[in-house]
Amino acid sequence: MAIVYALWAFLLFVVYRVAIVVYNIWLHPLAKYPGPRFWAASRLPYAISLATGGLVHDTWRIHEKYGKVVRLAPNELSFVSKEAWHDIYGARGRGHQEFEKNPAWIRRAPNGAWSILDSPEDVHTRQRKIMNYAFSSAALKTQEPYVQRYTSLLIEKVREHGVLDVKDWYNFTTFDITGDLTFGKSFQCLEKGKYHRWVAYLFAHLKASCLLASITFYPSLMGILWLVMPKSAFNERLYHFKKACQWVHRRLGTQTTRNDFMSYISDNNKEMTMTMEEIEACSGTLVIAGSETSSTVLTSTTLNLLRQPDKLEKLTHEIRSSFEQESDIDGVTVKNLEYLNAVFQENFRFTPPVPCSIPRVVPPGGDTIDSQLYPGGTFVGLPQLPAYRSADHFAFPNHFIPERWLSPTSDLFKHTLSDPGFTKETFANDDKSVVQPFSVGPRQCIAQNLGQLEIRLILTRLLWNFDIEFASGDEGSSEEQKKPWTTQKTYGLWVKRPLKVRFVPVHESKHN
Ligand code: HEM
Repeated sequence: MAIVYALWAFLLFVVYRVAIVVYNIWLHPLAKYPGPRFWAASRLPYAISLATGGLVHDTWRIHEKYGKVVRLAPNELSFVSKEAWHDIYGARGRGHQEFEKNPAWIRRAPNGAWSILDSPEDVHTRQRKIMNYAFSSAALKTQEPYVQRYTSLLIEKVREHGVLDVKDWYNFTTFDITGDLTFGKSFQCLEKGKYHRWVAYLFAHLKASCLLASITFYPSLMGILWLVMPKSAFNERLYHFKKACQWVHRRLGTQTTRNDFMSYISDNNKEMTMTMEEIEACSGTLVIAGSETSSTVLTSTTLNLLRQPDKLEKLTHEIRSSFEQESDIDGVTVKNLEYLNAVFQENFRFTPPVPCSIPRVVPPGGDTIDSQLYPGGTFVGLPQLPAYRSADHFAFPNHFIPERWLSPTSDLFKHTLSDPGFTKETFANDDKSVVQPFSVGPRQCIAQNLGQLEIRLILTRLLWNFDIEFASGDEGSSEEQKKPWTTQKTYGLWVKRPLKVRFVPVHESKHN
């Protein structure tokens, strides 16, 4: 008898699942949007793609095949138009609520507080008001010496070693900078030539956090996960958070004239607009958001330039002919390097540091995106890589061509050997405003000026001091390391391959 009941239960379950699949594919309010049937039928293909590091590539492939608005899961759509940037992430004013962050992706810090990256709208507005002080133009001026100091240390280390894996050494530099600005102490990654345990944890758990997000879609599996998860994983997370709290308290308890993130936050938080728990929760976010992104830009730019030596030569020439001496390279002068700016703009387009979409939810009652109405509760987002590689937006989308960002009347608007032929008209219809590496709206990157300062100063000073090439032979970059950037997996962020580079010191005569 028990077997008969079990069979009936199984049959009912199968019928129920089939009914859901039929509903999702043909009757769901999003049924009219294009995309692969499998993905429309259930959340499973999306979850597997996310958990195996392929979501950005799959999304890109799906957009290429099905168009500007595609369905990635029963209740999820992906957009690549510039209008979608504004409608999903922007502040739309009267009559529109914020598209809140997708709950599958956010969680409170271990102390129960929200960090700025995840906080609901009202908490976010309060936190952002205080944190904005740390990223004003006045604050930026006081932060430049930190960037310069750690860049000098990087250069010293490059001279010492000659060949370096820049993937690691750019990480060491940016984590040391943000660590110092947040906690009042460097992680000493550059000095010691290795990752601090606190920093290493972040990279080790990138994959785990995507696995967690993919399992969030299946609440029943969540319970099993907590049961099988080794205790050490919980302990490590706790160690990580406790350490950040200790450092915040030590920094805030120190009398000092330093101008760092914490001094701006505490000087402007006399009425405790931000609670101490929120400051603790935001401290880790500042280091993570502020380090990995900048170092990824530097690594991908280095790779893209090494893969097209004619572009590298053009940039190196600009840098070495623009300054009398290294000390002239500062936050103001680097802004004037026309080709450098074009290289970074093209790098943001070609290999965006945040390649995937940052998922949001259409508010209750529904709202429009690109003039179309979508039901409340729909998960939506704009993935940067597919948007920037679309032939609808750019001529030669899969070529790295910094010149597209220059005025056709510029002396630098000339093609080099590695380019497909182009004329003054070729890029006239490029939809440049679709490229928003720092996102848009009230939650756009709070520190984009600091990020820009870091990448410009570090690359400019390196190319002032060194000729660079792929390391080879025993020291070297294997063919694997010379592959296009987009052959790497993504777990929210890029899982970067090592990139071994040989740095050859430049003789004085090469300047000017
Ligand atoms: C080239 C470098 C950088 C890029 C491409 C970048 C990109 C981004 C993006 C796309 C967001 C939006 C995230 C979201 O909506 O969830 C963001 C937010 C944020 N970024 Fe950056 N970022 C960079 C550098 C930095 C630096 C240097 C810092 C600080 C030291 C920083 C701190 C933050 C913070 C705190 C947020 C959250 C802002 C909020 O929610 O109000 N970023 N960044």
